[in-house]
Amino acid sequence: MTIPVTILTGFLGSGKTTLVNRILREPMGERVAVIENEYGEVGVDAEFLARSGEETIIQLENGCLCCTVRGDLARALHELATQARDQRIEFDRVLIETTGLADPGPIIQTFLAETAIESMFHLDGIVTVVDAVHAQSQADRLEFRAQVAYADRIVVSKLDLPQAQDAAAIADGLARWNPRAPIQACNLHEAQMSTLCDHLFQVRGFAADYVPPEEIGRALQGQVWGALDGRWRKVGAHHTEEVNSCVFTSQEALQLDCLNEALDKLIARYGSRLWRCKGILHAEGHRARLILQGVQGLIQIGSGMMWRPYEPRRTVLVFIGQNLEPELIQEALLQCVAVQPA
Ligand SMILES: Nc1nc2c(ncn2[C@@H]2O[C@H](COP(=O)(O)OP(=O)(O)OP(=O)(O)O)[C@@H](O)[C@H]2O)c(=O)[nH]1
Repeated sequence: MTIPVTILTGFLGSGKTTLVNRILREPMGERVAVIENEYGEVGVDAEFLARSGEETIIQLENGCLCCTVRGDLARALHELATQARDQRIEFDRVLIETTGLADPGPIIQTFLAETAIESMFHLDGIVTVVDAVHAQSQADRLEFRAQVAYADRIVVSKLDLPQAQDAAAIADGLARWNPRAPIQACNLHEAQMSTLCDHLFQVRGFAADYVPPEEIGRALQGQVWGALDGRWRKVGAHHTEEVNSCVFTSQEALQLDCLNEALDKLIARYGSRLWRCKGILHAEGHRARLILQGVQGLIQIGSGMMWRPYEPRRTVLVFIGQNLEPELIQEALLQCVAVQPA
């Protein structure tokens, strides 16, 4: 059994530390180890392991997780695992708090690419905290959009403050960059922890065997996406030049070889601009759904649950990134729709 890891991201001052402190104080039955990455503060040796009461906190040296200290992250996780194996510490989950300017992409890649990590930990989900007061002004920043785009779950903080924007308007705005992540808006100082933890944990955002199709379905049926009547949707009204997202859907089976080739070409074309792709595949010759998980240049296709007899088989793929070309992606994937016998 591997240990779940949650990556906590969010713009400067959004409320990440407030949330971590609440989780540590009211852990809801899970013992949580925290890896902190404070940029610009006095660095603490990466090997240093501080314990305070029941908590396990590792601070990574000065530097941003997404660029300079990725190796340290792997080492910190390894250190945690070793100490757990030697029964020096006990924990059920690891929470990694990134700096407010971190791009979650490379951090997620560290997980997916490092086999040493994979044998001990699995990525449960990316949680992004968004500040209800400053979301609008921060939305110009690429870091903010990337943090929103990668999220499996979003927490909107500071809803109690008089300057906070309306929760529905914030949700509408965030859907530009992420149509799939469920959102919970609250006052982080007072939110009920059981509700919050239900929202944040056991996300299975990167599970190879299961992606709840309802999750994507809900996004598709929401305001932004309209009805599921076509194969392809771009977030029309909210489209921005820089960060965009789009969804490909098909009732007909796709040919897997063709799809692999198409994805290779898309990766070659967009590289690290293709931040996240995720979805379920109805593939020719497969009786189970396939699950596609991608972060930047890494894409994995794994086996999912069997299609139930009454369940309409379909492909739903979400792509999120910078300056993607929806028509081109659509065209590439449409080529992979298996030809029906006459
Ligand atoms: N009223 C109110 N204040 C909040 C809420 N969430 C966070 N704050 C306050 O916002 C300020 C920043 O919160 P932090 O938790 O330090 O934010 P952070 O994301 O860790 O900040 P950085 O480490 O700089 O990126 C603190 O003064 C918190 O008390 C909330 O829901 N309501």
